[in-house]
Amino acid sequence: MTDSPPPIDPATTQPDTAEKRITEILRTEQDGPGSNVLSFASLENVSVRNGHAHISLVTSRDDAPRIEPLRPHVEAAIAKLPGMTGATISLTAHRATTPPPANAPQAPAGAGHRPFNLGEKRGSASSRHPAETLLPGVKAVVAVASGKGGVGKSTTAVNLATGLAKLGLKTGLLDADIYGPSLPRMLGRSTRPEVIDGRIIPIEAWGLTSMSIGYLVDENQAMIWRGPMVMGALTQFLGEVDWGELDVLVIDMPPGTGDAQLTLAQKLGAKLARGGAVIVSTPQDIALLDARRGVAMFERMETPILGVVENMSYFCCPNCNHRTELFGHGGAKEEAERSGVPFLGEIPLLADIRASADDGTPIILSAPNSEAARAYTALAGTIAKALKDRT
Ligand SMILES: Nc1ncnc2c1ncn2[C@@H]1O[C@H](COP(=O)(O)OP(=O)(O)OP(=O)(O)O)[C@@H](O)[C@H]1O
Repeated sequence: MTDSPPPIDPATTQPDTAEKRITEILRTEQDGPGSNVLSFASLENVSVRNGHAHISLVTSRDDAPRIEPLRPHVEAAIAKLPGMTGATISLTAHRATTPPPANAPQAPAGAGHRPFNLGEKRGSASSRHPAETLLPGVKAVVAVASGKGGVGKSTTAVNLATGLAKLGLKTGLLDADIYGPSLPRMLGRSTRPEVIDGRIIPIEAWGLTSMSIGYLVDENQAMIWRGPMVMGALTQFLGEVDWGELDVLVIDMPPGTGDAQLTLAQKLGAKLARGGAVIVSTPQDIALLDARRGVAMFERMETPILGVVENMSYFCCPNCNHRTELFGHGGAKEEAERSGVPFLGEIPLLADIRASADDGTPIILSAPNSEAARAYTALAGTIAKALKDRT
């Protein structure tokens, strides 16, 4: 056996510190060369609760027996980490890595169908899917982004995508907001995607094909994922989902302007060049400042900016029609002008927009004659025109 990894400081029960050390142990050779757990399995999840680590590994049926003898050593090594009391490793075995013998009985009809699990293939998702092979049937990508969370990016992405589909464009919607997946709720779907012949089948909803991490893991699980796991999941969504032929894939980007956003923009460079970025902001100064960062990031990546949308722009009282500008008004338009990018319009703050999202039907469909639906329809029309001009 090799030595345990170096001790960690007393703040060991912090999930990310402990998780890092646990991952190091999984990578450590246990019984001679080639005996580290992660050479036989991919890591699906690590969580630490009250000092006990729960580790989920995904492996093949062939490799599972190789992990079994290593499991007690690894669990014991993890339990020795300061602040830890024990560890449980659960293994999920999915598919044989070797082809069945020629005389093996035929698989029953439908055996190619099975539920999808993240990280089930060997090797990193990025190495399996170089950027130029991603989204082969997709003509253009529209990234809906915001400098900060909570400004209504997902609501805008869902209604924009539905609006584009209503206009007759074959449209997909990808929820890349790994830490806060809201698509299943907003589309009213919770089905687990299936894999058919190695391709992940997206979930149909409201005339769209859609994919979200929320269809696969519960929200709290994704919250503790580290950067590489997030990028691995996103790359699987771009490289292994059977999006088919799409005029446009709308991507609900993670909020902010960090590594995940940059990497996505890099990977999707060519498809984004035929679409572009829509930046969502509220009229508040702080949101506008972040929106400016968003514009700057996409400009650095040479992604075309389709424009800026002002969400929660004004509140229109449903009883007396009085218009109140709760967060100020017009800031996003000024910001767009200052940055030299188009202003795409204002979406009012309306309780019905939230209620519709919570009910799982985009308001553009549930109340097509509402002020909100008109605003989203106008937005979809502007984007459809921009896409037509680009392709
Ligand atoms: N124009 C609007 N009027 C009323 N409620 C809205 C409006 N836009 C969004 N909301 C509500 O605000 C909340 C946040 O919206 P949403 O999830 O779309 O934001 P987000 O920017 O994607 O957030 P996050 O980055 O945290 O995922 C939701 O409850 C949504 O229903």
